[in-house]
Amino acid sequence: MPVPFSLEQQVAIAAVRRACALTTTVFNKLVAGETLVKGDKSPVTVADFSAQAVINTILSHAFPDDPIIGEEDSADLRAPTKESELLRSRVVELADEILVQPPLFFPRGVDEDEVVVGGSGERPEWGLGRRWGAEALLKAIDRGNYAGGRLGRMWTLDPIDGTKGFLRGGQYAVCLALLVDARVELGVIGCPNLPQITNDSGGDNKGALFIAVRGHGARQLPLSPSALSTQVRVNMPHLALHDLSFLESVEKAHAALDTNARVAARIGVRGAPVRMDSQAKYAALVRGDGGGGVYLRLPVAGGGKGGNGGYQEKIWDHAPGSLLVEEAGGVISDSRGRPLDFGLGRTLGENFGVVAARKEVHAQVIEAIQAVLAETEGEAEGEGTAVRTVPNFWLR
Ligand SMILES: Nc1ncnc2c1ncn2[C@@H]1O[C@H](COP(=O)(O)O)[C@@H](O)[C@H]1OP(=O)(O)O
Ligand SMILES: [Mg+2]
Ligand SMILES: [Mg+2]
Ligand SMILES: [Mg+2]
Repeated sequence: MPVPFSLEQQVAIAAVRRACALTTTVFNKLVAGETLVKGDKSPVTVADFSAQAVINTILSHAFPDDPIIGEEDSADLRAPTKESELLRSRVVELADEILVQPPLFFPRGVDEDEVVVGGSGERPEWGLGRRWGAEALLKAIDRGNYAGGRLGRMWTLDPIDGTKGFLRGGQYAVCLALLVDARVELGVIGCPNLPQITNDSGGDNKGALFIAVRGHGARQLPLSPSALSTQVRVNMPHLALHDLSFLESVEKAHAALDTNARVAARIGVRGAPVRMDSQAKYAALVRGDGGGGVYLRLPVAGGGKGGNGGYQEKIWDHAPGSLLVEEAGGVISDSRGRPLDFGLGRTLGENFGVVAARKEVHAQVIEAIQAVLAETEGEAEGEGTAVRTVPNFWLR
């Protein structure tokens, strides 16, 4: 059976690989280098903008009619200040340095499932092999301004997901997905710091790329392109409840980690949680890394409906990861078991968290979440104090 979206796959892989080469360079030069003053967030800003410029340039040449929902926009690069000018020139230099590299060509073969393997098969008409300069690159960044919606074909991009992880030298991911009528059809996640082999410490093995095509499975390939980069199929392992661990955020502000612990205890999960930044969590989940069999992300308290200080999850933070989970044999939903809705615009709306796991485990986790939240609410009322975690509208 021919694999759908095969050109889109080639373009997305090439774009994510080039962006990852860029973010790795920025990390080595600016974060690990001597130039960084503690607390300085500028490297991630530079990398965010330039990675979005690279990917959007490639997408808009390969698919000029496709809108893009990207995290960043160029406003900060256009301000008439010295600081903005400096930022702009660094972004332009970095993006052009990556785009000017000639298109790579590796002979392509097909694997046993007739999936294209090996080369990235890049083409010059994707905007490669030349420099674009400031105006074109800022325009490319702003191609990411699309509002999203229920109908049509569109891409969604997080040029660096897990900015905190990037700065710590931990996990981060370059994430790209293609949506058609609000359904994720293709997802590509580049993880420059994730070992290709589970539980390996890294070294030469660092840098994994994940790709999922609806109806055609999930695959992993090395992040660095080479003629030998064959894709391997990824299937979520079956793990017994007591053998698994929850995968969760490092940042306390991003997810209610205390609630996670109560949910884990309730269903008999004994393993300590595995904490990791970014959608690398989805990659770890589908491989069963570290016993991780459940990705749980519950909004923290506060901020009214939906909690999380009013924070709404963004579609680029879950679109490719969600397809990866589904194609690797898992289930993903919000904490009430409802499907994530990618057709609401740039956010997932009031989606009440994210739960991903194998089917049997998933159902148990959803049940446990509801029970823990009901319990928490009861305690809060009993104490006569403010509700500590998420209030009862979750249970409706
Ligand atoms: N208050 C928040 N609650 C939940 N997620 C957030 C919040 N603020 C930022 N994020 C986004 O959450 C994701 C990281 O989650 P995690 O901590 O699980 O890795 C990132 O996409 C991050 O944005 P960004 O892409 O800018 O880093
Ligand atoms: Mg993100
Ligand atoms: Mg980001
Ligand atoms: Mg951000």
